[in-house]
Amino acid sequence: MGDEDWEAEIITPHLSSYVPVFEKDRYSSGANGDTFSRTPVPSPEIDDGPSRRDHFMRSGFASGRSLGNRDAGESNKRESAPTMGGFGVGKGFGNRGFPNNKLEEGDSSGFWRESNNFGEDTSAQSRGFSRRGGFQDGNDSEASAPPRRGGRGGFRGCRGGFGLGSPNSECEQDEGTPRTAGLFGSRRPAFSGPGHGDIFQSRSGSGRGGYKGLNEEVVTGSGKNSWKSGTEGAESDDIQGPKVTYVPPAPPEDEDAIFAHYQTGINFDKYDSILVEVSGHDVPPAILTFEEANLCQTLNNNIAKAGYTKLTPVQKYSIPIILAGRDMMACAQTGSGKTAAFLLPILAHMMRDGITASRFRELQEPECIIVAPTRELINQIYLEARKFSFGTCVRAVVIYGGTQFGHSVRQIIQGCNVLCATPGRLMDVISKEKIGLRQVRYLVLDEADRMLDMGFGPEMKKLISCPGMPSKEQRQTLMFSATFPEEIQRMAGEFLKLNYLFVAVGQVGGACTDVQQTVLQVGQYSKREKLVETLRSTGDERTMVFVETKKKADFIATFLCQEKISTTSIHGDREQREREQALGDFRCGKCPVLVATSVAARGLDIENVQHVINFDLPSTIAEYVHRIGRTGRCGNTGRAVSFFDPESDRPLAQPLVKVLSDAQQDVPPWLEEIAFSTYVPGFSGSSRENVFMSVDTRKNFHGKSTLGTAGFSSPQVPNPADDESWD
Ligand SMILES: Nc1ncnc2c1ncn2[C@@H]1O[C@H](COP(=O)(O)OP(=O)(O)OP(=O)(O)O)[C@@H](O)[C@H]1O
Repeated sequence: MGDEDWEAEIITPHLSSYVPVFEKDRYSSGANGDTFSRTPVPSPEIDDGPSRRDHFMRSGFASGRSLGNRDAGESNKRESAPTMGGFGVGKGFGNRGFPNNKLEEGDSSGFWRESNNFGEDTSAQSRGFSRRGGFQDGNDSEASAPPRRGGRGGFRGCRGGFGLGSPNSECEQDEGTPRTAGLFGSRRPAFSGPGHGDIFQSRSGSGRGGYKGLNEEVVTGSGKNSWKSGTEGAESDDIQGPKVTYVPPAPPEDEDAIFAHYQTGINFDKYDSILVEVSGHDVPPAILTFEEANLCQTLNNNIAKAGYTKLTPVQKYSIPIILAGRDMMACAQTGSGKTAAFLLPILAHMMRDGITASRFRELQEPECIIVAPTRELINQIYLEARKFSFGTCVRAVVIYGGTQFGHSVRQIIQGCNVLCATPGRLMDVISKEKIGLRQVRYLVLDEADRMLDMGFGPEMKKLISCPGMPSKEQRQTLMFSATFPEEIQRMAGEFLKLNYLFVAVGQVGGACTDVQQTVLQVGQYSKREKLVETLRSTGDERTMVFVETKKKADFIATFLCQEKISTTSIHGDREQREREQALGDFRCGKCPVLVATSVAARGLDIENVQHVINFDLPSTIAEYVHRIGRTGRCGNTGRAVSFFDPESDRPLAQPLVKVLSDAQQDVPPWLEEIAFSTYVPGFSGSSRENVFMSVDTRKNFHGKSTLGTAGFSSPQVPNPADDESWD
């Protein structure tokens, strides 16, 4: 089937009746001890073959067997089917078969409404039966509950087939309001034809309300109570909808695992020459060494065990600012150590203030709340918090969507000083009175621009107006990201004290200069061929391939497996267990290629990712910066290759040229030409996405800044009375 046929397949609706079935996979060990093949297996006769790759290949796709028209009942008799890395998570194979060894993508367009790329829907419970087949997790204590709201019955893989014709079907997006492209809008239509697979419909009259932002954590609301409503219903008991039963495995407890880290790269020392600008008044001087931070011995030990010997620029500036009790917004390039920049001073404060050890209690009152937009990222932050608080009485806890609510509660009630949470789950535990906010002294928004955009912004506003939440004067609010569009900076003021400091490390919104960026002009029908060619030329390098939609992620992952490239996928339609398995397989190198939607664009810190491929370019330049930042981290070098399709990517040409040239990368003449032809006077990113503000937005008015390199703190700028109006 040629590319054009493939596209035709995408836009042609098919009724799905094929249900993939699964078999135990002796190669992979599941998180909960149960092991499953991550591929749909057409029949028990197909052998596993000698290698994992072969296994992938033989599992249905390379076998030459038609998988179509499989009886759903057969699937039902089989074992649970929780994982299927890289393949269509049950949404594309219905009623089709795979003649000629070729995969056809059948997304059942028109039935299952795929979100656009900026609308990753990850709320498992919000999807009803479309996501949750008739299996039970090994740890599923609740799975036998009767189906609710459309039921959990049915079968994995039937996503496409259900929901037809019913506007209230669970197969429709379970959201009260249309998703948006976040603050910035999108160059792609919010509602588009099925060819892009990014249409969605809001449920009208479902009463759950909610919204969906860029790429994570659907938040739904029951509308019962203005501050509670945001997520109630997402995973609470009092709402309709299938329960999420996944209990993530506990992370390893041994010290070696806790402190495992990768090496800083050859460019780590070059960080010292990056220009840093701090704006605001009374800027505490930067520190040059960990010793200057005067942290307690246990923290210093943990820093040493983590392999940190030298501060990164954002740490040099942020640590003293946070230790001085100031609010701040910090913008520093991807992979430059922002997580430790906020964790270390917060933990130091907690230790200094003599925090009381957590005790078992039904209602916990953490001193610190950290929120991040994706489940995998918040988990990563939690692991960092656990590492740095090792051997102290500070207890960090992580809770996130897609996991059993009871599990989150069990984690919390054992004690909680630092709560790491995704917004939906956080609001849920607050509304269930498992978390009280009275003791909150530190509120951290990681990926803050994302946390404040139209996707999560309303939820964050609810959080700060929850009963008990100390006012901004009484708490310390910290925001971190590699991108800070101007409009978001303005909005952030609501959360921060007036005298907050803005730390800009290098170019705000700029790409990491350790990533070698290449942009290739590739039309959509040539992309797959180019992808295979690129991957073959890079051998076994760990590569993240970003695509625009969830269904395309599955499709491309399957396609690559067909091409004998061991691949898995991560996106918001996958069960949380599958997502974690996919990430684990990628991290350990079992699957060196990870196809992902924007859900994996931010924050993920994975060792040895040498290569990022933008199979589809994102709709915003900020997203581009975050995506390519999955490589070239912590002084290591990396490469990013982007397929620019002039048909659809023109609006990105101008900001792309700017990002490339700011990072001293070659700008292809054809790209410059396109950028020139789409020239917008006064451009600085896009009219609504000015990620290139080189300074604190307040500075345009009255702010003062302190400029220095990461190696030296410049003298403080005096605080003239006539410049006081902003603080
Ligand atoms: N001072 C340091 N010395 C050595 N390694 C460090 C130091 N600070 C951070 N790291 C390591 O660098 C890596 C990247 O850090 P981190 O994930 O905090 O980056 P980030 O700036 O938050 O990136 P992103 O913008 O993508 O979220 C991590 O593996 C972290 O452990």
